[in-house]
Amino acid sequence: MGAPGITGRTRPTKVKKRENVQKRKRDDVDVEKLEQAVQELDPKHASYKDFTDLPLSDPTKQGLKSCHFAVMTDIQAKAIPLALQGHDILGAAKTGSGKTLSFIIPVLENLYRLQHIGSDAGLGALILSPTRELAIQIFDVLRKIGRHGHMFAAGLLIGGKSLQDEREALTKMNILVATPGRMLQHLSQTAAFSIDDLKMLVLDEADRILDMGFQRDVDAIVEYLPKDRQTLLFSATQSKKVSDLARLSLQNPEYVSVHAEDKSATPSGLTQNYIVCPIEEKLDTLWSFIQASKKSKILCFFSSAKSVRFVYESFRHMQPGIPLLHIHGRQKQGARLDTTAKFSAAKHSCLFATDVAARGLDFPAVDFVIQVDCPDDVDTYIHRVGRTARYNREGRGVVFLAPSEEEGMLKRFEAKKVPVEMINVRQKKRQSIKDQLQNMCFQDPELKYLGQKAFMTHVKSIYLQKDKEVFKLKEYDLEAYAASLGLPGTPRIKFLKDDNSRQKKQASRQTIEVSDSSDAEEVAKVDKPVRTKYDRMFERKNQDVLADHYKKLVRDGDDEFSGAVAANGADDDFMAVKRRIPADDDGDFGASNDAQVAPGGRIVHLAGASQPLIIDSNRREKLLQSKKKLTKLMDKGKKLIYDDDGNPHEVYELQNEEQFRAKGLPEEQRQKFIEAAREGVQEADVEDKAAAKAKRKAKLQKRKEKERALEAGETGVVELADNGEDALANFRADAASSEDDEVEEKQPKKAKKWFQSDSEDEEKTKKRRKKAAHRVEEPETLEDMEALAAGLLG
Ligand SMILES: Nc1ncnc2c1ncn2[C@@H]1O[C@H](COP(=O)(O)OP(=O)(O)OP(=O)(O)O)[C@@H](O)[C@H]1O
Repeated sequence: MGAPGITGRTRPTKVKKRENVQKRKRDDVDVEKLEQAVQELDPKHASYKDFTDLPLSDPTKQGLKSCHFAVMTDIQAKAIPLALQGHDILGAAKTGSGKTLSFIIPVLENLYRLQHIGSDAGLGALILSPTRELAIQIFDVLRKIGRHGHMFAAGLLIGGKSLQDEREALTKMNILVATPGRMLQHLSQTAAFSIDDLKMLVLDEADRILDMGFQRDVDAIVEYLPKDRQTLLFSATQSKKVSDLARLSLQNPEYVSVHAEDKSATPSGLTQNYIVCPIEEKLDTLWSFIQASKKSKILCFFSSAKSVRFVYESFRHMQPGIPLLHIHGRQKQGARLDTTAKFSAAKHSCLFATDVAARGLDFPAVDFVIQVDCPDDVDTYIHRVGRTARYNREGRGVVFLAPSEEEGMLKRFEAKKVPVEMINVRQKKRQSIKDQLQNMCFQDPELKYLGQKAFMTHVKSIYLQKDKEVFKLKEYDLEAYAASLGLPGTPRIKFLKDDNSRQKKQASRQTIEVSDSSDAEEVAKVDKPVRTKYDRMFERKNQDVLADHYKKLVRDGDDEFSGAVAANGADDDFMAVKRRIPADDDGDFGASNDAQVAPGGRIVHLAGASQPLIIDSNRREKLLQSKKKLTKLMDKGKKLIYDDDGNPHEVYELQNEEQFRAKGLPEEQRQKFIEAAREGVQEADVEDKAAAKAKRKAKLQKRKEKERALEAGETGVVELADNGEDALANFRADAASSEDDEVEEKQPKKAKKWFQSDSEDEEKTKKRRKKAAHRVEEPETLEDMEALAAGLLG
């Protein structure tokens, strides 16, 4: 089996062709026999235990052997025979029970028996996975089993490469492992990608696909696929959404639910415990646990990426003596893959993770799964804890429950058949790291900022939880929790009783308000704790960071939080960010498209302004009364150029890519542009110089004429006065023109030629004096003015 960029053969083509023909002949015989044997299987009555009990092709047998897979797991023993016979399957089995092989083997075998091989055959099987990591893992299993003689071309379609590169490889594939989003993108955009002959669709971790909001994508993908296909759907937990999906995409499915009758919904090799731990003691407990388990492989789950980062960064500084890793959805794909590879290979390590690592990932030999933050629901718990005790191995899960979460969670565990027993933490062994964290936050504003973010997102995530019987925010001691993170004070979070009080208060950029209609009575206000002088000093030192932090919180709209709202389908308006500032805002008042307005506020649309204004404070109200300020918000207008046909164009119009490319290579275009610009500048320079010269000449001419006129005894003043016009005005005009002349006269001085003789200079000076003698002196004093006026009138 080949994958893009993986196959590379050096044997001569003729030999290869001959071998292929021989192989095909062998395969034809093999295929017929296999088909017959498959039809003779009796999955409903007979029981199959080993892989060798099934009629499988030689390459698949080889692959299984090389991976040392001999005995089938329950789900494999039941699902594979049915799937080989072409039935649609809805498969449910516990985590780590071997669901992956339950679909990989039928995919390989069914396509093999159909001889759906080679680039002409097109896509035969599509396997959809919710995350890239899981897709990679599935692809890896497919490769391991299929590389011993299968001739399929298989590919991984998870994004991260250019669409064009993927497009070229896609059309040649027989089997694809893909994430839904990327697959849909290609189905809608890649014309040459034909799936008309698709034989099998697999949906792995179907519940996760739906939880992650891929329902629409999957529905759309299914629309593209031929109706006459086989569909296999696997999931570790069952939900209504999964059965809805099954109803829509499967035809007369066989339900294969191997652990439905089990006493426990979790693997038998798994020991499950919980400890009652107030949130403010979580980090102390976690640290002490890690200290006591340095020779283990530990996976710790948190509710948000911010918490993961904060705990990772702070614990790293404290040198725990075990390699630490962290993974969350905000990391780049490369970093995530790197981390999964490192943790898989590690013998002793501790990985801090969000639920991105909760489902499907098969890390070998994890000793402990610690759920530091209480999971959203029991299904999430099962997926998280399922990262240990996989395939008949032993493992241990510990979930930290706050006292207020205990009762509700235990009820839910019981209802879903999850046996969790309480254990106590040995108080003697518990170390407090509060002082260390406080010290680190004091020294490192970045860490403090992270801690504040972690605090905010965690509190918000508790608040957004749907299950209010388990998550009761007022029961948590948030001040103590903030202190346990090493924060100098509790970041302010206000829960408002009603919208009216919100209207009255001036919006503060450092305040995020959360209101919950269902919890209206639970008015909790976390105010600043009593501060010592030390605390104040502490805060002052990092003032900028604190302010910045809150600004960022408001600016970002906290992506993670909004993600959680979307994912939970929770009411958007039970938390309102009072003022969301556009990213490029520098203090103005424009409302971005997604702006939210606090209750009591309003949006005003100004004629001539591109953005509406949010008016939700007195200051903004005043703004409406100031024309000067409003004009600043108006659009500046646009300069347009009209062509010969009278069509308006912008001064600079962007070409589209095709037009740009049609003109030649970018470097050539650049050179041409520079050349044309240079020529333009040179031409303009010549013209400018000529114009300046002409102007100088004209002025010189004018001056000479004036001088000549003066010599002839003419004065403008007298002439005009004689005409009965305002003599003073003309006086002024004359004075002004004489100033002009002075400027003109000064010019030759500046530009005095080095060969000009002193006698020429003298002559000019004489002329100037003569001219000055004829000029009327400007009156300087009141007496001068009176004398002048008298003279003129007389
Ligand atoms: N027949 C088998 N014999 C031995 N090991 C097996 C067998 N089948 C699967 N395994 C191993 O068991 C582990 C779990 O398998 P797999 O990842 O398929 O579980 P899963 O049911 O998909 O789990 P999850 O629901 O958590 O994704 C893997 O390490 C796999 O190699």
